[in-house]
Amino acid sequence: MFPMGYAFGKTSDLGTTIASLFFFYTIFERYVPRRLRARVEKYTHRLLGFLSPYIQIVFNEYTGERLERSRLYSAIQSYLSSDSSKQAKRLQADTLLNSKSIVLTMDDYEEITDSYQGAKMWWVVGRIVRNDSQNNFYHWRGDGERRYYKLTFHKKHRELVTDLYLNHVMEEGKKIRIQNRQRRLYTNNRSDGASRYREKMWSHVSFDHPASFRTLAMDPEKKKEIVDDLITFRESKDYYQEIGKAWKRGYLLYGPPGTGKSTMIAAMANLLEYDVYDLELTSVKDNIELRKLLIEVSSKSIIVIEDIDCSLDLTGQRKKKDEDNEEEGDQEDKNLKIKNVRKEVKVDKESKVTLSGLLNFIDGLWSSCGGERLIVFTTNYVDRLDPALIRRGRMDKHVELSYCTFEGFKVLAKNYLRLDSHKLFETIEQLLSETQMTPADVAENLTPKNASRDVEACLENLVEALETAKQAAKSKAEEEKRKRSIKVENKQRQTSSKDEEAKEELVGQSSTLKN
Ligand SMILES: Nc1ncnc2c1ncn2[C@@H]1O[C@H](COP(=O)(O)OP(=O)(O)OP(=O)(O)O)[C@@H](O)[C@H]1O
Ligand SMILES: [Mg+2]
Repeated sequence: MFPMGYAFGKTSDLGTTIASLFFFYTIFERYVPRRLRARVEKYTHRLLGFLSPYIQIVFNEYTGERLERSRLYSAIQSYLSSDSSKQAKRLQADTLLNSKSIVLTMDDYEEITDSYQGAKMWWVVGRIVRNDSQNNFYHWRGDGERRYYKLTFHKKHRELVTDLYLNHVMEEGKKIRIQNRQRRLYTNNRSDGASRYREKMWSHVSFDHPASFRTLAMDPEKKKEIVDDLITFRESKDYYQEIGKAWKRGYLLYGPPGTGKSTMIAAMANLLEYDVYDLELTSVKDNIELRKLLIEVSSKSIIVIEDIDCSLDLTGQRKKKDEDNEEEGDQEDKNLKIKNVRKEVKVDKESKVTLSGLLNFIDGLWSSCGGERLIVFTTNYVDRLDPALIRRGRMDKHVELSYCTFEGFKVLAKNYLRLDSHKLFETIEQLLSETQMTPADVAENLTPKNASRDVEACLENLVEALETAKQAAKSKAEEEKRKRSIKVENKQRQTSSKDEEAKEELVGQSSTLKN
């Protein structure tokens, strides 16, 4: 056989020796059983270890007494994934736990190189085969194998590796993992009072809301300011550390229903690549439970409390306002009040979360466990909130989302109809300046109602809806004016009749005195 002959020393030519080694290696890899292969490898490495100036570190996939998957191993896997796909010849394709995309990792015994501050590192992934059928863990995994990464580097780089390189791998790996992970939308479970063992505080689903700041209809300058603020926050780990403040930021989004508050939260989560924790305060039993929920929130997340004015009993302040509104008889307010009252009943009966409990939740000591969090409140009525709750430092940024402007309309026209300009735009601009319509209503009117997606028909729809809204607002204003003048007239009549009565009484008293 050709290579065997060369290998047994018939010639000392270097090329043929390499060919022979390659041949043996192929035989070794293909025909030697895995277990034996691993053993040979082990002893060869041990022998070489005595002679070599290189240091090796092994990172096992499962660690600790409970054999949990090592975070460091996962971080290395993510860190090496991009180099693996470029350098390794044998790769494994997989979707890692909670990952939204395919991750390529190097196959067993593949080697790739990395360089850090001029130092060269070698990474190999290996596998230990166990025939431990008694061991429940391996039995459960069903493969009886444990993987590990082995890092090799020259001993002169020992300090560089232990002090800097490993941290760098961990940080970068985490970043890549976060970029690739499937983000989640959490909601808190209703407490049934009993604290069951391993009761889950939060349930989750995958978060893939398509909202983005690009498609959000609002004033472009305001939009840019918010995007800049969010990005600055995300990049400011060191800054928060320096000034000694917990790495979190509060946002208060307020405005009428349908102006994009919830949509903006989804856009924020997509921009920052954070998870969303939608906290339903009415399902939280008391302040202690609120604290427990907070502890379970991971970093890189947005904690949302929607309709904060309805979720918490802010005592007399709101009740007084409700009474005021009753007098005004505003239909929109009445609708909102129904929403509030429904929640209030629940809160009064079930939840004992107090304002001070919520304030502690936002910026008490507990809130500093785990950084990089946004807390977002939404409300339709900003003036109903206790000033303590929304003061700067707690709610750092107050954002008003309001009725649709022409700038907002242009964003919606682009999103819904792929339209930058049209002859009806001028009319729409005029009408939007004369009446109030929420972006939700504008969007609904721009949505094509049939398969032909007739742009002209959609814009005409909107013009008609705006004109109807303008007319309705005019009639409402006239009706209110009429009601007010009737009220004034009634008051004047009551006063004048009281004056008459008083006059008559005076006349009566003076005539009695004369007599
Ligand atoms: N500013 C906006 N830009 C783009 N779309 C919007 C905007 N505002 C509302 N919409 C559209 O209207 C729908 C309702 O908006 P959203 O739920 O964000 O309103 P909201 O302000 O949270 O209302 P509520 O106070 O009732 O909770 C969204 O699905 C979105 O399609
Ligand atoms: Mg909403």
